[in-house]
Amino acid sequence: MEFGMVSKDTNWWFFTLPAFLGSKNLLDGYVILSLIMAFVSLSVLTWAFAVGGIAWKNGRNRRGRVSIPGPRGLPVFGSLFTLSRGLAHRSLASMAWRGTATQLMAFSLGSTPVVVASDPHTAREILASPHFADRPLKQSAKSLMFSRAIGFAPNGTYWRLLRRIASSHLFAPRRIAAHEAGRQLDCAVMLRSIANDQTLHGVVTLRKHLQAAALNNIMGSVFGKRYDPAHDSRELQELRDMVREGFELLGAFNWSDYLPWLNYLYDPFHITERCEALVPRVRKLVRGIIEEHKLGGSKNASDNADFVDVLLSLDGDEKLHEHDMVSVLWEMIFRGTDTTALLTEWVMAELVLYQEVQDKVHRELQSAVGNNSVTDADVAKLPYLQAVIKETLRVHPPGPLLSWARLSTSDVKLSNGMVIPANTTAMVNMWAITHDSRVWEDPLEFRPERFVESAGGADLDVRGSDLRLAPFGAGRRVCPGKNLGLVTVTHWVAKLVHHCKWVPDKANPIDLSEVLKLSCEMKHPLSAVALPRNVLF
Ligand code: HEM
Repeated sequence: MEFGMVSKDTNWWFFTLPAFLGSKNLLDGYVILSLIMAFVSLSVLTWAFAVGGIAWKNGRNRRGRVSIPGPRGLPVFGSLFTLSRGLAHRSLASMAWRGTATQLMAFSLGSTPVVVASDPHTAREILASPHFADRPLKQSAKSLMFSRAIGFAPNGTYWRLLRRIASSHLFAPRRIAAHEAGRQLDCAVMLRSIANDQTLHGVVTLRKHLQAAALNNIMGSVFGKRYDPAHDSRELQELRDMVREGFELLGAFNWSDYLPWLNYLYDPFHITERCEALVPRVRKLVRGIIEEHKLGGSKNASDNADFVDVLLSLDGDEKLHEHDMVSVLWEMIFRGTDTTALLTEWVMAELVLYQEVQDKVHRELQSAVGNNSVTDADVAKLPYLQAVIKETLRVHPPGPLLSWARLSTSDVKLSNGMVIPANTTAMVNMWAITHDSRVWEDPLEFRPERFVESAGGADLDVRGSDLRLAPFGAGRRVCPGKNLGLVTVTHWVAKLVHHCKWVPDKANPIDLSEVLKLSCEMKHPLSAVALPRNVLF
């Protein structure tokens, strides 16, 4: 078949001759057609010889002792159609398993060469390598100012400074502990609005309550500002709209990230325009809050200070320009709201589905705190609840793939003999690893018991040291918010189960279908009946 293509290809120049000869007798249309055919023929020829697709031409996948296998995809587009729709983590997992390319698979997204690791060993080598400490920058991330925030800033002095500031002032364990009162407050407000919903409608759609609590929680610790829907409805609505728009823009699959020429012809989601419209709104809101802090004059870096105060109190080399502060603060709101809310929704969906697991969590809570209010200190002593959170992270990792790609800054040789060339986008398919029967026994079963002491899984740390389950990534660019995220989600689940028995809503049975946006969420929001238990707030 390849021979057929080659012989067809050798004729392409014939059609372009009139253009080069400058014939006046032939129609312009014919010239254009000839050029198109020449382009198509060249692309087909290049593609036909490139394992991994067009972006892997010239033997890029064969630089090591062992070559990197992978699908060709389509000429010009590579595997863009496979990844642009549906559940990319599942499609890539099937491709890797089918093509025995679990260790590493090469493919093309238009002109971008990509590798994906679907086994823990290769994943560790990539994530831990200093040559993978950069991230590819999407057009929307750049337009939305994220190139000056932690997640997309290139590896270097500025990025290290931001990580240092964030880990000592926002994510340090003593700071997380100091903000417990705020978490308790947000949770109490959430429980009350859930109780109201239940009384009014007989069922609760949990997502909106979780999103509101997550937004207030992050606004509290980052901006020192909590919103009361009754009084601050306009600013709160504006903030919600901005976060939603930002999620859509950053999560949208933008074809011109991979086919740059398309930018001039086709922008179906109007990404550029929408980013341009959003940025001034973000600047206005965040700058307004920074000004309020400056006027308030309370610039200190104590543990219970908010992050704006901390940033304003920095001096010398650590001092950030105001536009960088806006980017950093905007990113925190952005990252902190989505992930915690959607992970809690997945946990609660599994608990409604598996009533026996929910009962076990409740019994554990009762024996630890009785009818008293649950604190962070209590939560840390609940091994079965921790196991439920780990099992949910395994079955539904919130960032299964795309939100945390890395970029190689030089050729990287792996221990299996493969070489990943410089400027390759690298992904780790955490979903494939956590659903691989060679890594996990009965991977499709939701079984928290695998993480309890008697099963030997209690010590598995999900924060990046064991790549069999690393939903927060690993290495230098591991999620800095992992402790805050885990404390918040565990606290919420404990309170939700302690206060209510959650049973299925018969009109809307639980559906665990996924939708992959910026994170992987439940396609159909969880709806359940929350039967109150008698406990203290
Ligand atoms: C359930 C909660 C969360 C999950 C599952 C999660 C997951 C992730 C993942 C997978 C990465 C990429 C890591 C890598 O490349 O190795 C990441 C990065 C990041 N996350 Fe989280 N995250 C969560 C909560 C948070 C929270 C609460 C914040 C902040 C308020 C946050 C801030 C960040 C930032 C700033 C980065 C970029 C780090 C860098 O590039 O240096 N995350 N997160």
